[in-house]
Amino acid sequence: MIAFRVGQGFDVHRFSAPEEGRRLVLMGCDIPHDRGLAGHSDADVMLHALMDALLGAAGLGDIGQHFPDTDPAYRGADSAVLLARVMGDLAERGWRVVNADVCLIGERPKVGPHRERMRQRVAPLLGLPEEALNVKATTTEKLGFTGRGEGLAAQAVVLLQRG
Ligand SMILES: Nc1ccn([C@@H]2O[C@H](COP(=O)(O)O)[C@@H](O)[C@H]2O)c(=O)n1
Ligand SMILES: C[C@@]1(CO)OP(=O)(O)OP(=O)(O)OC[C@H]1O
Repeated sequence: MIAFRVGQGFDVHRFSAPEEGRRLVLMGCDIPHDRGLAGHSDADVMLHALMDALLGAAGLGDIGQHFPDTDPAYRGADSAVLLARVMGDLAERGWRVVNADVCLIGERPKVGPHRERMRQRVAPLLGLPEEALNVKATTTEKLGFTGRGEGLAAQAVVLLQRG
């Protein structure tokens, strides 16, 4: 019998100070920017939202459960590697991804110039053709913490199929 499951994910990371010299990593891509996001891992807020959506659809909890931020093993972790592990967990249970839609929430950086590179980087990790992975962004019209440039948020929705 064919089964479908939908999942959603949401994550927030604050920007670190420029002098901390952190890279900005979004969808597994280095993005030129004057500051990076703070986090125990590489703080890839878009991949974190995507992983939470995948885990949610499969009924497998959330990334904090799978990759605790108290575990030194995940200090500076490459979120693309963590995503590959999540995909392995899903495959073991017979799930495949039908499509995914990831939204960055913030004023800067603009996603537009990096959208295709992000799709090319992440679609193969999901086992998807690029057209089945949508990458988008919105500002919050300068309102709130994202509007003040204090951090970035991301949302993701995925559909899984089994059978
Ligand atoms: N970080 C961002 C934010 C927005 N965009 C693009 O701009 C469009 C308009 O944004 P609004 O918040 O005014 O709706 C949006 O649809 C994106 O195409 C972006 O690339 N990066
Ligand atoms: C992947 C992890 C690993 O520490 O990354 P963090 O950088 O701590 O990011 P957060 O989204 O706060 O929590 C998820 C963690 O599991």
